[in-house]
Amino acid sequence: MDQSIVANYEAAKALYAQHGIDVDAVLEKLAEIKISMHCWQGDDVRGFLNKDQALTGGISVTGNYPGAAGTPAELRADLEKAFSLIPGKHKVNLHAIYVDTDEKVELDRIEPKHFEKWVAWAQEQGLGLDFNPTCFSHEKSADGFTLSHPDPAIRQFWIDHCKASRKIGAYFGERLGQTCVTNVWIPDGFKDVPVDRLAPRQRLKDALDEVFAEELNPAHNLDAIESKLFGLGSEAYVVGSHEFYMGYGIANNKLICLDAGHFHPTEVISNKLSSLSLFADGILLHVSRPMRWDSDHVVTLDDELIDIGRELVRGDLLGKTHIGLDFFDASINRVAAWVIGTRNTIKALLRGFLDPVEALREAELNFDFTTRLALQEEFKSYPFGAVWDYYCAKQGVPVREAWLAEVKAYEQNVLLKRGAEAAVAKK
Ligand SMILES: C[C@H](O)[C@H](O)[C@@H](O)C(=O)CO
Ligand SMILES: [Mn+2]
Repeated sequence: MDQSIVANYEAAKALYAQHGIDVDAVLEKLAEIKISMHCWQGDDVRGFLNKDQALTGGISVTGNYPGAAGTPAELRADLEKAFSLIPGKHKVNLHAIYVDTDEKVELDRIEPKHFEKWVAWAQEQGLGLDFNPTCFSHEKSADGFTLSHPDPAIRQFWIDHCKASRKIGAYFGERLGQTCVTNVWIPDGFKDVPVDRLAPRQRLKDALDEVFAEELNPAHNLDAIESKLFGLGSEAYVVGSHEFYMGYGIANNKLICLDAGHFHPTEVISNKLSSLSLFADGILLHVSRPMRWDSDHVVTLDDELIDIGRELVRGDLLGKTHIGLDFFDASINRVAAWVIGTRNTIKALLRGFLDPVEALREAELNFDFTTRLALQEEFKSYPFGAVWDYYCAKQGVPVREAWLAEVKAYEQNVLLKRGAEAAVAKK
């Protein structure tokens, strides 16, 4: 390891030690935390089931940066590249549309065998897998309704899809020896003010009861449910609102998923974690960055991300919180998007661990808000970067922006050739 990295680390360690922070122990804890990196950043949420199907469900990807993955093998190669630049061992979050099979299979009939190649790859890479039913980008979701659709036949199709998805999740968990989180998000909602707000929610509740009726081994699969305030085309009303899923999740022991972009613009999920932790069995995060709306920008190390890290560490919530990412930006290199967002999420956790929490708590309990503010502000210029650099070097990944050159080389050697190869094949 570069001696200047070690020297800077030792100096930083001594400073933090003055506040009782054991930085070596912090780095050991940090290495245990898994981030679930979402596969859908790699191909603009297209998947491989119906590749020509437009993205629907009130979410949108903008940009036309070249090099999107077009096959499962390409997507896995891109994920591998990204993981080689991110410290730690993590998970991949798959959506049902990312089946890897030559069989023409419908969503309500998917089985573990359609994901076998993903499992073999995850095993080889030492990664865990998470899963999501895909209740959008499909002709049966064209009305904007799935599990709460008024037509029982359409509803049943989506119920069967979600049931099949849970079984795949349980299979992932069993095969990989790491619990899979299967997260249900549905787009159902109305563009304009509805007459009946209750009936769709009653239908959704009944449908979820059917989806979750079968008990699965919680060591293999945990169910999560994700609310949303509004989507494109569901501005007036979303069936699966926050209150709906808070109620459902607490009553039925499901993980409640908080997506950073699914609330009112001034509402932050960092302020929800402590409350939720007192009542919910577990929490799933979709770390995202809303810009004026649920725009799913790549997460930066902004105040909210740092606060999320702090809350997880200070509240000792890492044991019951599963950290997933959810952003999709097609205007920049997609591998870089993963690397930036995932490294930032880990940095935020590290920042949380490096706060002088005991001293801050004591100041607060003594109503000494002067000390609280002074310490918080001074710690902003503590040498967190030296600790981060050492962590990256120790984990065998590039230090600072050195990863960017690797992504640029991968872009030249792999990503930019994809379009050209396809064009040659067409001729
Ligand atoms: C593709 C994801 O499932 C999707 O982004 C969902 O989690 C969501 O956040 C929709 O806004
Ligand atoms: Mn989400």
